Amino acid sequence: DKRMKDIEKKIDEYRMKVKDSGDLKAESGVFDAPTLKTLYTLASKGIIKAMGGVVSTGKEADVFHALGEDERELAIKIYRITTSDFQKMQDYLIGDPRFEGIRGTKKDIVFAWTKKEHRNLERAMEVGVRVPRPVTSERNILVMEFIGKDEVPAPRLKDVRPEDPKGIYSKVAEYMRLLYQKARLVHGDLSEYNILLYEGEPIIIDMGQAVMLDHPMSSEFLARDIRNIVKYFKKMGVDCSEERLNAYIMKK
Ligand SMILES: N#C/C(=C\c1ccncc1)C(=O)NCc1ccccc1
Repeated sequence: DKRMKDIEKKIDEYRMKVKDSGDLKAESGVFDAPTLKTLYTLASKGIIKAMGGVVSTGKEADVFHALGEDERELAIKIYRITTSDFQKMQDYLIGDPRFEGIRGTKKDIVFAWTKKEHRNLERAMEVGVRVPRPVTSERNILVMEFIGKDEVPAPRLKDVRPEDPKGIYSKVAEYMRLLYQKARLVHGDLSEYNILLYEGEPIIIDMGQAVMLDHPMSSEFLARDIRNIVKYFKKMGVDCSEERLNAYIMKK
């Protein structure tokens, strides 16, 4: 619809405004020297006992399985320092009062971004939103609880058909409301791609781009999150609408 098109356009403009000119090279692998050094630091602190295989890969980061203290399963998210779309990151950080004044090299931006995802996960947890529990973050590496079993990650909503879509929808709607009302955060990239389904429960992941309500684009990001969620759950046969979800999230 018209309104959404305007919002999408505005977000793209906002992104294009500072986007790198060159296309991102799909360089493979994140294990450059600084990253290996950081992994070594985490291992020597006993946080990571053994690294496992790749859980998922993206433009900005790769997620690996690992074993931590007491053989606990961990997810290790490693942000690429070279190919990360740091202009987009910088763009999101600029609007965030928590990271005012962050400038400088790609490294600084990626490190601030990693710290931001860690903080956002903590804030989400504090207000009762189910996310992977963050363990620590060091430079471009975020260590968190692994959602899955025996190295097999929980599936993303886009890959499975929930048995109880209505129940999952109401849980996701409640989490969006808690993020907005209590954590003063908008996820900013919420969709069936960033919700895991584990033991019948939805788990929100990828909070790196989440913005505070006073970010200049927070209402556009919220509208897009709402659009994505309603679109998916309508397909699952849930009776929902953007207006009702918006009212539920914003209602005091
Ligand atoms: N966090 C996280 C993720 C999975 C996960 C699984 C099990 N336990 C915790 C997290 C994940 O795939 N995120 C998607 C993604 C985004 C950007 C780059 C790579 C991957």
